[in-house]
Amino acid sequence: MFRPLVSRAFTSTAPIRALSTGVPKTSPLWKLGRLNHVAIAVPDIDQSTAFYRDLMGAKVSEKVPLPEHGVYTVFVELDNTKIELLHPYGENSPIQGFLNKNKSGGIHHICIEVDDVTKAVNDLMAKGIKALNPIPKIGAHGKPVVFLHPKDCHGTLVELEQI
Ligand SMILES: CC[C@H](C(=O)O)C(=O)SCCNC(=O)CCNC(=O)[C@H](O)C(C)(C)COP(=O)(O)OP(=O)(O)OC[C@H]1O[C@@H](n2cnc3c(N)ncnc32)[C@H](O)[C@@H]1OP(=O)(O)O
Ligand SMILES: [Co+2]
Repeated sequence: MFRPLVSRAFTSTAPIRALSTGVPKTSPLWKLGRLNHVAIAVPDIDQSTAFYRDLMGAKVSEKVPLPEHGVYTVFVELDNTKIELLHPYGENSPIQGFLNKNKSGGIHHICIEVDDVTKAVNDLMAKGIKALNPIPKIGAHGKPVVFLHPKDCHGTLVELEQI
């Protein structure tokens, strides 16, 4: 006897699993804030700065060398966040490897503000997330920052900056 080919979904009696309510399971000890910046590694930071300033009409910062981080940075001001243009500074830049793999550049990391970066990184390390610098360093804005390994953040290098 020919049985209509009906997808099991219509015949299954299993209860439709309720979508997770999305209630955060983060620790009440610290809190995520705004997106502070999206960082783009660029092969030519002067050209990229000119693009955002001259073609896009954005306000841009001076090019600032951060030897302790092995980068030059330029911040592009947007209404609700910033773009951080990054170019290697010196021999051991942590972003040289990224540019070797991505010759035209690309999105390198995101930076999220937190109210307490030490509590955040200790809590996340206790949950098995690898911090690239467990001890916060002072970042481009003169605030403590930590970086979380992209392999533990579902493919994105995440920077946390204490506001
Ligand atoms: C702090 C000043 C300023 C600020 O905003 O205040 C800055 O943001 S400075 C930014 C520059 N500093 C950093 O990025 C510090 C943290 N970064 C690192 O330590 C490295 O970049 C690291 C460890 C994330 C990657 O180093 P490296 O490229 O040498 O590692 P691998 O090539 O072995 O990569 C391992 C694995 O990770 C993937 N990967 C690498 N970089 C990224 C990335 N930016 N986003 C996503 N995934 C990344 C890479 O593809 C490898 O994956 P696999 O599948 O194993 O191939
Ligand atoms: Co950054």
